[in-house]
Amino acid sequence: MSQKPTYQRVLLKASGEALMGEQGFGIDVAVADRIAADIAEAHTMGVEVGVVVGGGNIFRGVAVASKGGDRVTGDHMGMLATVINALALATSLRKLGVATEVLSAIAMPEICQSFSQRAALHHLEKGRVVIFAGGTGNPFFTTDSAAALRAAEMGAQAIFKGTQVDGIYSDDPKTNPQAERYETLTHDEVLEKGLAVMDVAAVALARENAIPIIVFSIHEKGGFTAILNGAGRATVVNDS
Ligand SMILES: Nc1ncnc2c1ncn2[C@@H]1O[C@H](COP(=O)(O)OP(=O)(O)O)[C@@H](O)[C@H]1O
Ligand SMILES: O=c1ccn([C@@H]2O[C@H](COP(=O)(O)OP(=O)(O)O)[C@@H](O)[C@H]2O)c(=O)[nH]1
Repeated sequence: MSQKPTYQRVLLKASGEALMGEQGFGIDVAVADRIAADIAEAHTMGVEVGVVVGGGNIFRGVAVASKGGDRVTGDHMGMLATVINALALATSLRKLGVATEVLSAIAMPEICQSFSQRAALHHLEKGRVVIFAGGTGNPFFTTDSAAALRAAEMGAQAIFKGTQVDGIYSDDPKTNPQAERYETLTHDEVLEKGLAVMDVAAVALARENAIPIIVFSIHEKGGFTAILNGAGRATVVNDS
């Protein structure tokens, strides 16, 4: 695999739900180890990788709101869930010998460093994988928006959205088996067609900063590196 990767610096969004594997809740360590192995392979290829992890396997703020609770508190719980996932993924990466730093949008100095753009760039330049925890640090946002935000801050050449499905479809493929898969789309097309694979704020921020979004299945072993090598199965959202 001596081929030069397509991108030198990327942001991987790893779905929280993916981390729970078949369990229905929490973290399946074997799944975290597998995702970490894919990140380690990209790292070995010389690609600088920042990772945003979701929290949906543990908590979503809307779940509190839907039961009459306070949305902001629910979102705080969701953001803390992403920190738990970030620590799990960092543990899996360190087991593989990959230097990894967790940077949190919410200060918790006893546990990990706080996020700053300078710290993130420093760790990337030192050859470390950086895991961005705590989402954006604000309620009413999602980790998809955090992914677009951190990608812009770290000067990432692409956002890799590793999710439950292998690309963007004309409709949700989980509920509509007739949905057709796209190979490529523009950011505007994703927004105009209301394709709900990623939230509107995240797509708009990526569009504004001319960052391509690559949607692929996080369950496909080696899928991430295959795309980095110019192959693999994904939908590419790009304007040029
Ligand atoms: N047009 C679409 N194309 C692909 N997936 C879609 C589409 N509309 C809705 N989805 C759903 O969006 C999900 C990914 O979004 P989300 O729930 O935010 O996942 P994640 O936890 O990966 O962030 C997919 O698992 C898929 O079921
Ligand atoms: O910037 C952020 C990111 C996340 N969250 C909360 O954290 C939860 C988990 O994140 P997300 O749903 O994006 O995780 P994923 O779908 O990727 O598992 C969300 O539901 C929100 O409640 C938030 O309030 N602000």
